[in-house]
Amino acid sequence: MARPLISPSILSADFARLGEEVRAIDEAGCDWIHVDVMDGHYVPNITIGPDVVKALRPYSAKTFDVHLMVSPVDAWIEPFAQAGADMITVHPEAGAHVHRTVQAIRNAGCKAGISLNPGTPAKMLDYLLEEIDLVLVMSVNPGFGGQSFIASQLRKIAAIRSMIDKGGHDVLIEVDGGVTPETARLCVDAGADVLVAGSATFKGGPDHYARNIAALRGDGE
Ligand SMILES: O=C(CO)[C@H](O)[C@H](O)COP(=O)(O)O
Ligand SMILES: [Fe+2]
Repeated sequence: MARPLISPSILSADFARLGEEVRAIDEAGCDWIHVDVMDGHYVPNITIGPDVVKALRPYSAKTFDVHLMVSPVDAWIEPFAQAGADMITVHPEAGAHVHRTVQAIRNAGCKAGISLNPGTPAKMLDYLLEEIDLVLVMSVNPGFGGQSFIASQLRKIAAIRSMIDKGGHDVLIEVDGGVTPETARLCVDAGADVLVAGSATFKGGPDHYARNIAALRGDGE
């Protein structure tokens, strides 16, 4: 299969040793570091804020791929950009004016992503593909790691792939939720460029990270 970029979600890392975990996945060969930010309001879970991102920044020079599941979202863009985010991805339902929000992300010096929940149609991206660098297709409902992949999202990935290719847009497709070596292959075949994986990366502890990442990428196939 085509080689996807792998962005391990640190939601499944050992939170008591987060800096070491970020260094370990970096050394194990990941491409990006996926940071899930949850506010207990937009999603029913609370995770980490910009101070933690700032504290983690010295542990890896790789792309910090920050997935904001917070509402209202606009006030959090600048703090996460200042903390060291490279890519900031938002949900269109989490603010009143998503077009303005993605412009604010780019004005803050970051790449901009839009995330579509399983029930949100690809059509939402009309008029936005010119303004963004990434579409994050949620293949679980946001809020928790360790959920099962929702297969209907493969059709959405394929639809977005064709929108991007037809329009000649320079936009990556990332898939997040329930990604395993098996579902990874389906996502890449449907047109995904980047795969987020929490449980499947951190399974088995640090000695397994390199092997887990290689399996997700399809190395050796
Ligand atoms: O955004 C997320 C949840 O809202 C996480 O990135 C996602 O669930 C990753 O965890 P796993 O790979 O274990 O499914
Ligand atoms: Fe995520």
